[in-house]
Amino acid sequence: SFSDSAEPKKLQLTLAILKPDVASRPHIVEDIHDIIQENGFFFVATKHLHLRRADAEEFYKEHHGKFFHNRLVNFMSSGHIWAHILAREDAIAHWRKIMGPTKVFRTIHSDPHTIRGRFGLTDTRNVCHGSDSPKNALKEIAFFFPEFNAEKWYREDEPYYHPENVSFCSESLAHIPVKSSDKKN
Ligand SMILES: Nc1ccn([C@@H]2O[C@H](COP(=O)(O)OP(=O)(O)OP(=O)(O)O)[C@@H](O)[C@H]2O)c(=O)n1
Ligand SMILES: Nc1ncnc2c1ncn2[C@@H]1O[C@H](COP(=O)(O)OP(=O)(O)O)[C@@H](O)[C@H]1O
Ligand SMILES: [Mg+2]
Repeated sequence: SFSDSAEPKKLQLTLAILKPDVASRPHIVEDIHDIIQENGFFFVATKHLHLRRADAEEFYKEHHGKFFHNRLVNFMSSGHIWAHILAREDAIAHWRKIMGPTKVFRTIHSDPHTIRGRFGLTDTRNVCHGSDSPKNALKEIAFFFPEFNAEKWYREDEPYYHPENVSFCSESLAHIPVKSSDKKN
């Protein structure tokens, strides 16, 4: 049964962002959302938002002092973005793998079929973000989705996320699991 909470946890959560360079191009956003689904990710939650400059500073504070920091936070607060909580086995590594390496001017040669290789503009305007560790994933999810309770999600929702047991809501861009209590016998 899907509701057997004694099952080992299979899904990992990660925070994905579609940055302002692609968020302003709806057909590319659609392509990337399709790539995400084709790669077996579930959309757990989605937001379309515009970061204030101070929020972008906070989000990228680990890069404070680097030569690209100023252009990075200017860019990240220059327009709307998409933030997604994604779930999958090995979600963190797999999302970073299909994004491709950070530096677009190299990636267009080394990994041209990755998301950054296909759609990236420059090393800063490189399409997307992905958490780089489980600890940062939880931190970044909390940054964009303070109302999301990961512990509760693992307890109450994760066991229901099976391909045959979710429906995709294109309005909210989220996979909705069907719980047995919702099912009519
Ligand atoms: N001190 C610097 C400045 C720049 N670069 C590199 O130089 C390249 C081009 O930088 P730049 O021309 O500033 O990029 P832009 O075309 O302005 O695009 P963006 O601001 O989106 O990065 C990038 O690979 C960047 O990583 C670098 O290695 N060291
Ligand atoms: N050398 C660089 N030149 C310009 N922008 C950069 C450079 N390195 C990183 N950035 C920007 O800063 C973001 C954060 O950098 P980093 O965390 O190192 O990469 P990633 O996004 O792949 O985890 C990158 O996605 C990119 O937008
Ligand atoms: Mg990073």
